[in-house]
Amino acid sequence: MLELQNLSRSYRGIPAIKNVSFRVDAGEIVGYLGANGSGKSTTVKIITGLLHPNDGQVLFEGKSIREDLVSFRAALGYVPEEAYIYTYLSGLEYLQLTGRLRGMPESLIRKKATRLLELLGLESWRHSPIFLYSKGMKQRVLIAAALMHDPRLLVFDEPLSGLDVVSSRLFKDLLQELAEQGKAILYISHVLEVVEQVCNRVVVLSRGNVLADAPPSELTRLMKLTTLEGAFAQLVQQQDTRVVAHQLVEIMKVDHA
Ligand SMILES: Nc1ncnc2c1ncn2[C@@H]1O[C@H](COP(=O)(O)OP(=O)(O)OP(=O)(O)O)[C@@H](O)[C@H]1O
Repeated sequence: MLELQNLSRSYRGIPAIKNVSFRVDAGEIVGYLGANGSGKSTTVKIITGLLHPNDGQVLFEGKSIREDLVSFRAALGYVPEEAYIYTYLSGLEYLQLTGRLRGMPESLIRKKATRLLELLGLESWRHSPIFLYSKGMKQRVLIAAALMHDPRLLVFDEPLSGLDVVSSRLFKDLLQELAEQGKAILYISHVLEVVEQVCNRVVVLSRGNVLADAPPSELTRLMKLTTLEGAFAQLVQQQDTRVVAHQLVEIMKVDHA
């Protein structure tokens, strides 16, 4: 369904991603992992059409997304990492605006928006301005907004940030249900335990290069490790965090001995 072909992008001559290729098929949940600054957001901006690649292309159902960005966006549901949301609107108004921008009929907008807010536990807040919402509540509004138009492809960028235990569990179940309905899902997250539980495949990015593209269980098996977190740390050669933590505390104590 979604296919990234040899995407490269530099900022002022410095490469952010290099030859990134992978696909997300219908019914699949693909995790996109990488350390801070490895190029995940750059890739997502290219997929959502916000940024042009210097090289390569993004295909959706076999066609370049650039050929018809409007139809592609109609098939895309995107939950951004940061909630750049119109906070003076209420949750209901925000969903209504989203539905109108998607060209949905008013009666359907009202019905879907009300029900989605109810199911996400925001019913009693639906008329309150979003600036009164907590981080997790804003996140739930963004998730509802991404579902309004029944997209075929969903891109979730760190969707668990701010969600409490119950909402996180609901979200994991939602991902599975969406995949069962044949949606293609790209899931960007640093929460590797969840990625390991929900993703069919993970693509690991390091300094702009794809290092691995495999099911989590295969990665851990091949690397003779028990968790995805261990495999990830070894793949991207992360520093020994215990040593660094010790050094941080040592430097903190200087002059206070
Ligand atoms: N607008 C920009 N101008 C210059 N450099 C940029 C810009 N955006 C990103 N970069 C650089 O490109 C590289 C990849 O950044 P990107 O934001 O894609 O990484 P990321 O994997 O999403 O990181 P994080 O996990 O911290 O969100 C980094 O070195 C970053 O400094």
